[in-house]
Amino acid sequence: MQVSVLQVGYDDDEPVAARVDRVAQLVADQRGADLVVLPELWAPGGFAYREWERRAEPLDGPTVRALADAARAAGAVVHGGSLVERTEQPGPQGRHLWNTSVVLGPDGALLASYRKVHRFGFGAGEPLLMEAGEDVVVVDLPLGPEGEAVRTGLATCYDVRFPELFRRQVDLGAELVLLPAAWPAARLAHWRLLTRARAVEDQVVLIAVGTAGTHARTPMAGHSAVVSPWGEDLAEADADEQVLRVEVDLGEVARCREQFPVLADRRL
Ligand SMILES: NC(=O)CCC(=O)C(=O)O
Repeated sequence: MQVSVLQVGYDDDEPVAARVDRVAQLVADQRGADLVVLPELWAPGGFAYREWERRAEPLDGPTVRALADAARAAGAVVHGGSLVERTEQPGPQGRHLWNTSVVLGPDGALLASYRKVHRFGFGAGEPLLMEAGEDVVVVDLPLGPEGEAVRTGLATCYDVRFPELFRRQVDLGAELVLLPAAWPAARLAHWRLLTRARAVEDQVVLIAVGTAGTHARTPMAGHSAVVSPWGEDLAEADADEQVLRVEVDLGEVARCREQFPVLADRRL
């Protein structure tokens, strides 16, 4: 499987509509990739809390429409990262906003969405403004050598600190996990450690995609990575905007689980 990791960089000066056009073109340029993965909240701004209400949109809004066109142009499955989703109906806490990631097929159809379960912000940001997702999402994506289904878990950024979510995905059959993020440079050491730990303990291929640049006075870590089930880096970005093209052998998941059957030793 050929994967394009798009580590998007942005600052406060770039208008959102211009960023959506720019990133959609970057996605469309990824012909030859089977899977393209974008970061968390790359259009509204991962830490731009004050702008989220104004920049929220439904799942059939302009950002997802632009990504659907780009998926068709690239002929690839596109994990569009996440957006601030606005719903008509409020959630249990009476709010209308969610941190929702979307996956589109090569024909532009919406294959899956995932609402971030663990909200980041310690009382501010996400917990104050957004609802929490309730569902663990594992979806079949046509990413095998002949387009066969690959069980793929979806998680977002802060979720990486909660290993039970990923273990539940493994119980639901996940072999590949996609983790868009907007991770600050201040905690780069945590990012590197936790992403490798999740790949090793769950024996999955983990594709972790962060952002670059500085927005809302928060420098971003970058360092997107594709990690094998053995915990090896198949690729790692630096701190700047970057596109990584990586060949991933998903057969390594079954080989790893057979050669080192640690998951079979669990005591429940
Ligand atoms: N956007 C996020 O979820 C940030 C998470 C983070 O900064 C951390 O876990 O540390």
